[in-house]
Amino acid sequence: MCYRFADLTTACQDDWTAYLQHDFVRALGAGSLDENAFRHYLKQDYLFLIHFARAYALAAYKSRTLADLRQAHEGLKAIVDIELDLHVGFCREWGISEDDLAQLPEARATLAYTRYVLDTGNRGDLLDLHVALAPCLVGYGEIANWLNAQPFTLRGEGNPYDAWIAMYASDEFQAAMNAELEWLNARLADVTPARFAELSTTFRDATRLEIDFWQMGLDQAD
Ligand SMILES: Cc1ncc(CN)c(N)n1
Repeated sequence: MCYRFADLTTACQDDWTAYLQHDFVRALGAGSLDENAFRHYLKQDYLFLIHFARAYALAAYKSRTLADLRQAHEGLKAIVDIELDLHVGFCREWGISEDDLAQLPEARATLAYTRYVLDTGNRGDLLDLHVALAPCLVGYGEIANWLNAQPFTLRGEGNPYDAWIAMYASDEFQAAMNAELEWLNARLADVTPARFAELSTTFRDATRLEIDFWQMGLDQAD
């Protein structure tokens, strides 16, 4: 059996769909999301992105080949140079200063997801780590594409969240997503069914933690 990334999403289809099409995502697309929920999400996502940059640094540390090192470097660059830069700018526009960001308390959903990924990477190998990271990079790219295809999505100035959708639909982010998909497809092609079952569990867990992250934003939970 020659596995591919799509087999990971198929193995947890209900969770994957619940993540991509969460109420938070739908409200972002329609421009109807509660602004305080978005602010809460932005703050926690700042903390999330810092830990995810650390996870890509861990992927670099665990890389044994130049190709793997380059892939980890691409992921780190996508987070630090694209997302975090834009994110700090979004936060400023939404009234959250860099000083505020530096003093944020971490919500339980942020703590659970980020530490799960770091722990998976620490105890497993490079493929375990990339599979735990995949719902993040691939999921947000797919969410932007899904939103762009929905009739309820409002693009342009009428939607206060348009810049957020544009970031994940951007050529740069989509290129990072496609590079990750290519890397995963190449590595998944020769895993055994038993190994695939292990990786599917990791992917499903990380996807569920993404669902919890959206819900944390919607509920403004700490
Ligand atoms: C929680 C979460 N997941 C994914 C992404 C996209 N890197 C993000 N910014 N935040």
